[in-house]
Amino acid sequence: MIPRFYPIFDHPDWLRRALPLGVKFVQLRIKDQPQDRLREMLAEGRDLCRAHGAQLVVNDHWQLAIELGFDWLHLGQEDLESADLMAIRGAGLKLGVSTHDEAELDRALTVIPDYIALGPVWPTILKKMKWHQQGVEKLTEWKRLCAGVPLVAIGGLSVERAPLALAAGADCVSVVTDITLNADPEARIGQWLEATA
Ligand SMILES: Cc1ncc(COP(=O)(O)OP(=O)(O)O)c(N)n1
Ligand SMILES: Cc1ncsc1CCOP(=O)(O)O
Ligand SMILES: [Mg+2]
Repeated sequence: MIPRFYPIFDHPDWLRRALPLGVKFVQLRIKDQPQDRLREMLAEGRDLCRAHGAQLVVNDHWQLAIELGFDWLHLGQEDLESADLMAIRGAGLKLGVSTHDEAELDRALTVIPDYIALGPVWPTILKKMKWHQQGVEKLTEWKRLCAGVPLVAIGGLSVERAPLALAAGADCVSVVTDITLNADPEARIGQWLEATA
């Protein structure tokens, strides 16, 4: 089973702030960086997480996840098109997969994922998506359809909404802007840890 709190950050500097507070499962979601810089940032994140006994999930960059000896990778449906699943599994990586509808869920289940993410549960301001909001009830349906695979709720999550998502069936709640845009991210992370303890 994965921890119930799963923040996502775009820079290892965020890990320096979050890990000492007790975050144990975290994603680096880095877009638009040259390959060399990306490698450096991921390696830095890997070392920070190791030092704190936390698990770091690499978003998208499966070749670097293999090269840098990571344990966890997250792929979306489009990422799955080009990823080499044999190489990923051969390297011992655990894999989380995004889903938005039943066809995507069926496809995700065929790769025997280590978690399934459903989103956006609530509207998100992080990125433009063709799904506006899934609604919390869909987590209950997904939990049943996931047949034992841990379910991650993502999209528009906040400290206040996290208990609703967990009560509806999510095993884990994932979040970006409720923390990164907060005036006091450290205090907000503390509230998240309390809400998901
Ligand atoms: C936990 C989690 N859930 C969903 C996503 C989104 O992945 P994807 O659909 O590939 O979109 P990008 O994040 O790559 O823009 C995620 N990263 N993490
Ligand atoms: C990456 C991603 N995938 C589905 S929703 C989402 C964004 C989550 O960000 P926020 O927690 O700020 O809504
Ligand atoms: Mg992706």
